[in-house]
Amino acid sequence: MGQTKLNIFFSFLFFFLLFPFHTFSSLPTLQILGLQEAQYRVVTEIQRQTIGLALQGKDVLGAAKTGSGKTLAFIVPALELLYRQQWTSADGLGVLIISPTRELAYQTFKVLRKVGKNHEFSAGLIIGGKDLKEESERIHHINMLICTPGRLLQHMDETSYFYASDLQMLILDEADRILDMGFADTMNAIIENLPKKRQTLLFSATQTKSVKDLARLSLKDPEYVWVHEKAKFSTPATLDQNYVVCELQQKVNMLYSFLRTHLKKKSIVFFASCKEVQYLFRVFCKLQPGLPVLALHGKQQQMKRMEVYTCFVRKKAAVLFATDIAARGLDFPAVNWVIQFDCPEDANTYIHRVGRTARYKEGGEALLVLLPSEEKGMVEQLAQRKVPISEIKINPEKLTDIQKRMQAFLAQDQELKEKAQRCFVSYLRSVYLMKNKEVFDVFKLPLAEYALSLGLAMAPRVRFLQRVQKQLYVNEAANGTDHLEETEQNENTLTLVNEETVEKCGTSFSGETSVNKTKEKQRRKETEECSASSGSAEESGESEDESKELSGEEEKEIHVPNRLPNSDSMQFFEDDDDDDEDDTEGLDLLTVKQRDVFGVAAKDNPAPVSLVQQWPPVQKSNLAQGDEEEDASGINLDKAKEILREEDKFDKEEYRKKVKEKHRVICFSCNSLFVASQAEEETVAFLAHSGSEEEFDPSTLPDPDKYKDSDAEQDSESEDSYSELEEKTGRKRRSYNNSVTAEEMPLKRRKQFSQEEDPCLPLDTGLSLAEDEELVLHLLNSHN
Ligand SMILES: Nc1ncnc2c1ncn2[C@@H]1O[C@H](COP(=O)(O)OP(=O)(O)OP(=O)(O)O)[C@@H](O)[C@H]1O
Repeated sequence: MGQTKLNIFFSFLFFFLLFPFHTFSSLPTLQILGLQEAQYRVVTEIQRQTIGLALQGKDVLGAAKTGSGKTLAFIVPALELLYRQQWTSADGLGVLIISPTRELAYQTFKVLRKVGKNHEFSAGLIIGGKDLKEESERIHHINMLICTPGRLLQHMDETSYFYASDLQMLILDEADRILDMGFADTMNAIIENLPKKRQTLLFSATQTKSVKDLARLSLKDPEYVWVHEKAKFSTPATLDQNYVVCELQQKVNMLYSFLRTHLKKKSIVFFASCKEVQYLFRVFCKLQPGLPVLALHGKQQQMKRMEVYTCFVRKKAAVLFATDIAARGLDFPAVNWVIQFDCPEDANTYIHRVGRTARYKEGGEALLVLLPSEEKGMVEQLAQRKVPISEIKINPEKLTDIQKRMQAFLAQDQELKEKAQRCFVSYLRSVYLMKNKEVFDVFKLPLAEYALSLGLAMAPRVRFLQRVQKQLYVNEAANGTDHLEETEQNENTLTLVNEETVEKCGTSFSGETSVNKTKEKQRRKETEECSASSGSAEESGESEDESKELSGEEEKEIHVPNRLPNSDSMQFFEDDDDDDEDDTEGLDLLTVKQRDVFGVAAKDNPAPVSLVQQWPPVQKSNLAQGDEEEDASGINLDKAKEILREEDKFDKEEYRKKVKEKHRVICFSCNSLFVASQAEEETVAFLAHSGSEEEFDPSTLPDPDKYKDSDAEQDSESEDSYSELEEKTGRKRRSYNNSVTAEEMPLKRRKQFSQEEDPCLPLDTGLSLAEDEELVLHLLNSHN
């Protein structure tokens, strides 16, 4: 055996010294087959420059633009290394790949299974969530492990069987992101546990100082391969990049108008916070823009995230609303547009976000939406990072105003209104937390107008901002500076609403006045698909902490006198029928763009002001509060009655929520069993036995954190019907084909169900008899 290994090693050495690495067909191994079947033939530049070096046993720090093929640049040498050493399962862990996010780890696992299908090694995906003990029992069989840092360190600390002492190769993918996410200490601890004599490869599209520090720590005499170091631009040449300057209160209209004119495209829209994604996803589903809408964010259960991920991969035309969890490394095929609805934290984040399009020789377009206050700082940063971006203007005539429709939705749906309020607060918080204060200034934001643009009649009070302002005020008073006046003014923008500006905002755009029925029907059909595909997750309520946060942040709303345009004002605006369906209509936007005649500015687009209705209907707390605030003497009987009526409504709502909560608890007990059984599923694959890609069910990926504390997802699950639950369970069962313990799992699950769900046991709901009856009726209805 030793002699064979030596022979293989020398033949490789000879081969790579003689031939530079240009095509995969020069690989003298089984890998060629896997690569060819996966349609990989010609190497990319980063692959050409790094695979040869890695095969010579060198440490490599590789950087190249997004979508340039870095994944294969480390998977190919990893497989080759184990192959030429004739690695077997008895040899234990040979290759360790660390990824910053679960999605990216899963994606890498998929590529490994595809390319390495002719090899005999076992590969494992460890991204947290499973029972540590069970994982521990399997982990020592794994030859190639793909993992996220936290869980890996836990195994290193707690799993006695886990040996990394023979590790041959360590790979750090998106190394800067690993560090950005606060894993620096974890990484140091992991590296300390690894043998010194090993090969290390480190890859990222952006190089930061911290990556260089990590490289100094973990790499030995590395070869630096920075493929595009001298390139004129740091983003792909096939990517067309533009930005628009847009007032905060017009951004939602702009997004809707954009989607309506790009119905046949696949787009990703990046937002600053989960709650923005949650709210706008729900609203856009209701608005039925005419293409499927999906949402991906960190508050979803891992299973849901994977479902959405797979669904978006398969879609030809769709829009994905996402947070930055989708910004790194994810390889969605054929994405036409990346829209950055909220300004990215910095140029690096910008580069990774736009990198979701224009991948591997494909074209793509990117649109960055900037507030006037963000423009200067961000554009300068991008120029410094060699990002070629130009300004375009929005054509106000092509904008559709959806504010009234959103207001109507919120008037009918209290839950949606709460989501809107959370969206409002969380956006402000995200801006406040941004480090670069030259770009992000929360005190410059037009809060009342922004609230209106989300469909809210009142700007929720944002306590953290008020605290900050107070603090500023105190500090400045102490310093005796002249800024008191300014601060006072700012405070006014936070707490009071300038009627004039609201007027302007409320009448800047009109709603659609008529909608062609056939087109509307078509739109509905297409959007229904979106609800079916991702609605279940999003239909969920918020997690407890969110609700608390809301009550904390928004216990009091500021009344915003809303003014809506009268019908006269509507004629100034375009009926969105005109640009329905036909994607070529989008050209109008594009040609307009080329002619540089976009341009949205409320100031430039005055509309007649007319107050036609008060919206939305009064709310319990506001009336009562308003009453308190007015500090009027005597009792206003009419008002008191009104308040009582509202309170009654409120109490009913509370009761409904209580029943719903009980329902959720019961369903959750079923779901946790289901989820727990999912968590037991195998994420280990013997590469040689890997079937088609489809055989691996992404929904098997566990997520312990979420099902411990995410009410949102529990809710979403609770809305699934029982039959759907069964169907899912069946689906999982089929997916055991690849797993090591294929037979065990269903048995285990059945056992759990039978133990924990004895239908004969009375269920103590903690409610009164009447409440119980109502609950049963509710359950029966939802079951039907
Ligand atoms: N040699 C090749 N031939 C054909 N396609 C390739 C080749 N290498 C990579 N690709 C394809 O290019 C796309 C981008 O590859 P990959 O995801 O590895 O890029 P990346 O550089 O890691 O991007 P990011 O920086 O965004 O993570 C993938 O769809 C992949 O299948």
